[in-house]
Amino acid sequence: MGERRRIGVMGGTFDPIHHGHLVAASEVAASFDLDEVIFVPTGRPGFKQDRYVTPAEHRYLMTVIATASNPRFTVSRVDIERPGLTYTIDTLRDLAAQFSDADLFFITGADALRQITTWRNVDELWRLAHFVGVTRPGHELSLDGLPEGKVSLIAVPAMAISSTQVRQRSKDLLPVWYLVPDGVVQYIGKHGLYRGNGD
Ligand SMILES: Nc1ncnc2c1ncn2[C@@H]1O[C@H](COP(=O)(O)OP(=O)(O)OP(=O)(O)O)[C@@H](O)[C@H]1O
Ligand SMILES: O=C(O)c1ccc[n+]([C@@H]2O[C@H](COP(=O)([O-])O)[C@@H](O)[C@H]2O)c1
Repeated sequence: MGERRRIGVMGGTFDPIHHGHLVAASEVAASFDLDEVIFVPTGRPGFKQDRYVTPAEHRYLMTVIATASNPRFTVSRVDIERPGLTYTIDTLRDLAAQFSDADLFFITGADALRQITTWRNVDELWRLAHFVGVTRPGHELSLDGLPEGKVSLIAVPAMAISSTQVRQRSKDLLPVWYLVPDGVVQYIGKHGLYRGNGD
């Protein structure tokens, strides 16, 4: 039997994807010797029901555009094609079935990691993947309250970028060049995203 593949999974709303996401994925891929990183845009995130979220097809296509030039980056539609709200337990069950020859590494920023013990079926999550928490400006990265051996922490170059900031800048007609990949700037302009809806 050959060696098991090592696959990173980066889940996110990606509304829109920005260089903070891409640097985090690239750094974890290098540190953990990953063969591939799969970006998984959420369908309808159950935990962001308080705000307008751009339709999944736009978020998916921006993620494809942003990752297209990296041969190790791919994008999965599992979350956007599953009906109902998106939970990581379903993402990991689907990917574990699809990639039964691989070990999965789920990548999260420090802010998401701090919430993880509140996620649905958290005990099963630890069995399906190893978790990798990455530094994010303005958020403390800590293993407090997390089970031993299930989570690793790594420092990545600080990118003080959020999707919220990109949406707000677009709405305010400020440039978003260099915060997101060029193709994503053009996609936002072409489809008139973030001109006034939601935050
Ligand atoms: N600048 C960043 N540095 C490191 N990790 C990040 C960064 N931005 C987002 N992440 C991580 O990427 C994942 C997906 O994040 P998400 O798509 O919600 O982006 P966001 O910028 O936090 O969005 P929003 O501002 O809309 O909440 C999460 O695990 C998050 O912690
Ligand atoms: O499964 C859950 O209960 C859960 C709750 C909050 C967030 N998540 C996942 O965390 C990832 C980042 O979410 P977000 O809100 O930072 O875009 C994304 O893959 C979500 O599906 C998952």
